Amino acid sequence: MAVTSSLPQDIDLSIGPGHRPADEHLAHLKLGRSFLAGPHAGEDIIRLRWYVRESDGALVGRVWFGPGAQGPPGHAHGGSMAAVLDEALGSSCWVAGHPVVAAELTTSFRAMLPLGTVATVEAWIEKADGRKLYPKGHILADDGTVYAEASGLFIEMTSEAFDALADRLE
Ligand SMILES: CCCCCCCC/C=C\CCCCCCCC(=O)SCCNC(=O)CCNC(=O)[C@H](O)C(C)(C)COP(=O)(O)OP(=O)(O)OC[C@H]1O[C@@H](n2cnc3c(N)ncnc32)[C@H](O)[C@@H]1OP(=O)(O)O
Repeated sequence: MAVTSSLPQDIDLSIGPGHRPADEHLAHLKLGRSFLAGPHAGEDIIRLRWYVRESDGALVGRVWFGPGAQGPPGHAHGGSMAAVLDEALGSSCWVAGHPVVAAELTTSFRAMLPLGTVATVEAWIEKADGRKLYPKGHILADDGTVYAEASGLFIEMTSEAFDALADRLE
């Protein structure tokens, strides 16, 4: 998947050692399209790249909020941060082997995120109860400032149900 080739040279979404790209675990990237992380993602809105942290299997992202993500002047729209957290929480389940969709998402906005920032997203499964997965996550500045945090309920689907969705696209 040529996710990286669509990124401008001047936005560095790389991450330190101890992480591997998450693309092979994420169905929406395998399909070649995604609202946020795919090669067709908006040029100046949001760029992101997902990784798996090898020490604990958590989902980690490096994300850039561009001018098209503006909410308050010069800062990220809450919906853009909620969208990133939606995908992060869902993807934390996918990389752990649970194909899910979102049922509920609660987001708290803690600090304004200046446009042009490359931030870190982390998400993990807090609790699991049958088909119900309860992931949590946050968007952090490099100095540890929490811009936003989220918790959610995600429901595990059968892989047949996802295959049926994908088949309808063909
Ligand atoms: C090989 C190809 C594969 C292709 C795959 C491509 C897709 C890749 C996707 C993702 C990649 C990762 C990135 C994540 C992206 C972010 C995730 C999103 O934004 S997903 C879009 C937004 N979400 C929706 O559009 C869901 C719409 N809702 C539904 O479809 C259904 O309501 C669904 C599936 C959530 C549940 O329907 P039911 O019929 O399967 O199951 P029921 O029986 O209703 O619920 C199961 C349990 O969950 C509770 N529940 C369900 N929804 C609830 C809710 N909203 N609030 C509270 N509880 C809820 C129920 O009360 C029930 O609980 P009890 O078992 O009785 O204890």
